[in-house]
Amino acid sequence: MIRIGKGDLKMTNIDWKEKKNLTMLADFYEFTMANGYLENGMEDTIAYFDMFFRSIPDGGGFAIMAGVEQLIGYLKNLKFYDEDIEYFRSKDMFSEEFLEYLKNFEFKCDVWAIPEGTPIFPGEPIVVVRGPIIQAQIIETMVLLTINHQSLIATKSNRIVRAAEGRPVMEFGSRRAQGYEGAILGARAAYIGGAVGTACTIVERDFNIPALGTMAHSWVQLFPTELEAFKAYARLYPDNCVLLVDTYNVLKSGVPNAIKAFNEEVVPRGFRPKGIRIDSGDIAYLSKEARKMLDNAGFPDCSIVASSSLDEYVIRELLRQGAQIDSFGVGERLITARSEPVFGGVYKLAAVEKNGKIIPKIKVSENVGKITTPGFKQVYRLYDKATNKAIADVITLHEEEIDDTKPYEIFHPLYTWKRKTLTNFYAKKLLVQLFDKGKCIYENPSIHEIRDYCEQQIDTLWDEVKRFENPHEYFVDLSKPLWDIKDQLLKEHGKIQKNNI
Ligand SMILES: Nc1ncnc2c1ncn2[C@@H]1O[C@H](COP(=O)(O)OP(=O)(O)OP(=O)(O)O)[C@@H](O)[C@H]1O
Ligand SMILES: O=P(O)(O)OC[C@H]1O[C@H](OP(=O)(O)OP(=O)(O)O)[C@H](O)[C@@H]1O
Ligand SMILES: O=C(O)c1cccnc1
Repeated sequence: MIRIGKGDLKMTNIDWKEKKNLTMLADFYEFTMANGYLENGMEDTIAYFDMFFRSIPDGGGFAIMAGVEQLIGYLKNLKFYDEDIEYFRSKDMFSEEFLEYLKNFEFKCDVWAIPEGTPIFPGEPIVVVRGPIIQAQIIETMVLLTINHQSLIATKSNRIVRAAEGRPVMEFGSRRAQGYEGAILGARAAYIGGAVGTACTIVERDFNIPALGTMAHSWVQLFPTELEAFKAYARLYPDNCVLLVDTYNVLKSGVPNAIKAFNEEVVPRGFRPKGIRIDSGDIAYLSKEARKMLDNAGFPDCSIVASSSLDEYVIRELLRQGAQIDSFGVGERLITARSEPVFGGVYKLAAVEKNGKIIPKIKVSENVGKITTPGFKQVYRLYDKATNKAIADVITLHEEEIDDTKPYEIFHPLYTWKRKTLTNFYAKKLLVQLFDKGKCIYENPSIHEIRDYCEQQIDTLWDEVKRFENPHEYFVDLSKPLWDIKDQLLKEHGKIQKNNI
């Protein structure tokens, strides 16, 4: 694969992502409700919202948190402009008092989130917002949009990366992404999930994620012959030469011409050829034949890059067939998460404060999976001290401490007879505070730190959770105090949990 250019870029921080004001990117109902909260004298009511998701895309065993940096950028820039106020006024349905509130809007919420790159599981709060109801309400759409999109792509990217079994995966999808933020932030998320870089130039400029690439068919078509095209490219970039060999015929002309170009333009200049790219046909067969040809020509170190509508399933299948591929370029199926393009994160009210006291709130449903977990919460991940593997996540009340020096009993929140006492374990809080009364108190790690952290954290999951088929369902339990609150509220609403403790 090719690193474009040689410099180790410092981030130029053109920072469109930080400075952009997206305050009006909210569903209209957020504003009609916000106006109503004010009309009802509820503007000072403190509310608690949780973002959580219900199922893992592609039947996977875990997802990956991403998008926190962009969420922070959005929250830092919340502000209503005069045009926004005029727009609301023109709707003739918002009170002047509400418009005044928007004009003087100052973000006052506390926000917690699970850091980017962390494996996350259904049902646990991944973002928690506490603050005046109007504010906590109107940010719903962007909280969800930002985290849903990047978590979806980071999760998909990681599946593809794992299928590639250590071979580098390049993100090639900008041209088929859903819009420019889909491309740019999708590439960012793909990198968090383990892609080695992206074909997208702006992503290197703005995020310092390596821009990588080869050449297009147009280059080969533009020259009178394939050989001339290859030689011209090799002359220009002898140290970085990856040739696209499938424009006419991979084995009859593409690979032989690539070998000629390497011999005539790369080796004499004192370099080794980097690779060839195969972008169509039976990639397993073609790669095996190409490998033999390159080896016989004295280029065993010349890589074979494959692309063409790849995803984790095709990659796994290619490797099963013994394909001789050293790295993958993956576009449309990664950047659009084509096989399951929705990360169904939701934002639900979990509590309100009355006279300084937290009153937990629940949303009941006939569908057990849709019943929310009430209260102001924290999430702990419990790790086995002997193996450093993650055993379970436990959702607790926010102020609850898990004392990992003492035995701790975990139990299934529905099938409560399923229980286990942990002894040799340590506990880590997952939710970290991003904003304190509207002030950002969190420093974003660098994108490279996030990517490394992601890899490290995935290492703490058992292989059973990571397998593609019927992965083991990782435990997400409730602490006893939290379970009691949920049970109590369910009883009040005429529902009972499966088993009383
Ligand atoms: N050996 C293989 N086993 C399984 N899938 C493969 C194999 N080789 C290629 N594929 C996949 O099969 C699909 C073939 O797509 P398609 O029908 O567009 O063929 P193509 O050769 O890329 O065509 P085109 O010449 O039009 O680009 C792609 O998703 C590709 O990744
Ligand atoms: O298939 P994807 O996973 O989306 O990977 C990206 C695709 O984009 C390019 O094709 P395109 O036909 O757009 O341009 P090209 O002329 O460079 O091949 C490239 O050759 C890949 O086939
Ligand atoms: O550089 C490449 O090879 C590339 C870039 C975008 C899409 N497909 C391939």
